[in-house]
Amino acid sequence: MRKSVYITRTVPEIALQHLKDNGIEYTVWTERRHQSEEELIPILKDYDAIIVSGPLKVNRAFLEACSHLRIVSMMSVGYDNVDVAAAKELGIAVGNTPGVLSGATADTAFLLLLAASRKAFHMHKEIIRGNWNFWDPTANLGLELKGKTLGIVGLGRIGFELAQRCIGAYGMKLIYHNRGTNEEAERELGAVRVSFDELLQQSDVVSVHTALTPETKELFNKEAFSKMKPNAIFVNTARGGIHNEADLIAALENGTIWGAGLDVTNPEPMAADNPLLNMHNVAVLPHIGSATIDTRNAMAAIAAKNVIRTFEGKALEHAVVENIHRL
Ligand SMILES: NC(=O)C1=CN([C@@H]2O[C@H](COP(=O)(O)OP(=O)(O)OC[C@H]3O[C@@H](n4cnc5c(N)ncnc54)[C@H](O)[C@@H]3O)[C@@H](O)[C@H]2O)C=CC1
Ligand SMILES: O=C(O)C(=O)CO
Repeated sequence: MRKSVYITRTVPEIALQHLKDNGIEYTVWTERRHQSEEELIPILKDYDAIIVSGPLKVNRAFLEACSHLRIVSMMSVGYDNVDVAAAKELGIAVGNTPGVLSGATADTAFLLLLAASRKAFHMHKEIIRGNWNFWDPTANLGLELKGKTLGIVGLGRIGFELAQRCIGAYGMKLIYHNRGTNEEAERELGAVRVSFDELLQQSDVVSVHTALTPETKELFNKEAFSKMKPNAIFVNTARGGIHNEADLIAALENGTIWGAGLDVTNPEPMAADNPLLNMHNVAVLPHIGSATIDTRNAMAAIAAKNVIRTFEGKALEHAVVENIHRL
C-alpha cells in the first residue's frame, strides 16, 4: 500500500529522516506562508496523512473533504484548531506533541514575565531610537517578583514548569485554578488550589496555561481584569483567544492591571498599530513558545513517529484521537 504524507511547513530534518527510514513518501510545503484550507483540500487527495504546523482550521468541513486521511499529525500540543469529534466520527486519527515543549514554553512565559516587569522590550525599542534615559532615579522603574504570588490558571505540564522557575528564582507563592486537583504540584511546589476569582484577587502574576476551549474562550475579559490587583502582570503563552484583546488594552490603559507578557495574541499576527506594541509594561512575542532547536527537533520526531505508527497500525506515541480502531 502506498504511504505518503503532506507536511504543511518546513520541519526539522529529523522528521524527514524518520519518514525516509520507514519508506514513507512526503512532500513539504516550503514557502514561508501558511496554505489556506481551500488550497490544501485538492492537494491532499493524493496523500494518506498530513503533518500540521500552524493555524490550519482542521474543522468538520475540512475533515469531511479529506476523510480518506488516516491521520492528522499535529506538530504542537495544542489542537484547538481541530474538530476532534468530527475526526473520531470519520475514523481519522489525531496525534500531538505534549511534554517535550513544556520547558521551552515555560521559559518563554518566564522571559515575558521578567520583560514586562522591567519594561525591557520598551526600553530596547527606545535605545534603538537613540533614547538613552539612564540613571534617572525616577524613570524606567519596574516591579520586583521576590516573594510575590504566582497564580496559574491551568496548572498542567507547562504551568508546572513555569511555577518551578518562579519558585526557584524568586520564592514565589503558588496558587492555581484548575478543573481538578494537581496533587504533584501541591506536594512538590506547595501549590494551593483556589477559585478563579480568588486567584484573580490574590495574584501578583496571573499566567494562563489552559487549552483554548469553549470554557476558556475570552476567560480573561473586562470582568476578570477588573478583579485583578492594580500592580498585577498578566501572562498568556497559551492561546490568544483566551483573552479579549480590547478588554486587555483597556485594562492596561486604565491602570486596572500593571502589565502583560504575551506570546499569543488575538488575532495572530497582531496589527502593526496595535496599542499593546507601544505600551511600556507590555512584552509581545510572535508565538515562539516552543521555538528552540532541541524542542522543535523533539516535536518533529514525534509528529513523524505518529504518522509512521499509524501506517504500521500501532497506537500513536501521543494521541488526541487514537487510531486503535484500525488495528
Ligand atoms: N505559546 C506556545 O508556543 C505554546 C502554547 N501552548 C499552549 O499551552 C497549552 C497548555 O499546554 P500543556 O501545559 O501541555 O497542557 P496540559 O493539559 O498539561 O495543562 C493544561 C491544564 O489546564 C487545565 N484546564 C483545562 N481547562 C481548564 C479550565 N476551563 N479551567 C481551568 N483549568 C483548565 C487542565 O486540567 C490542565 O491541568 C496548550 O493547550 C497550548 O494551547 C503549548 C505549547 C507551546
Ligand atoms: O504546541 C503548541 O500548542 C504551540 O502553540 C506551538 O508549539
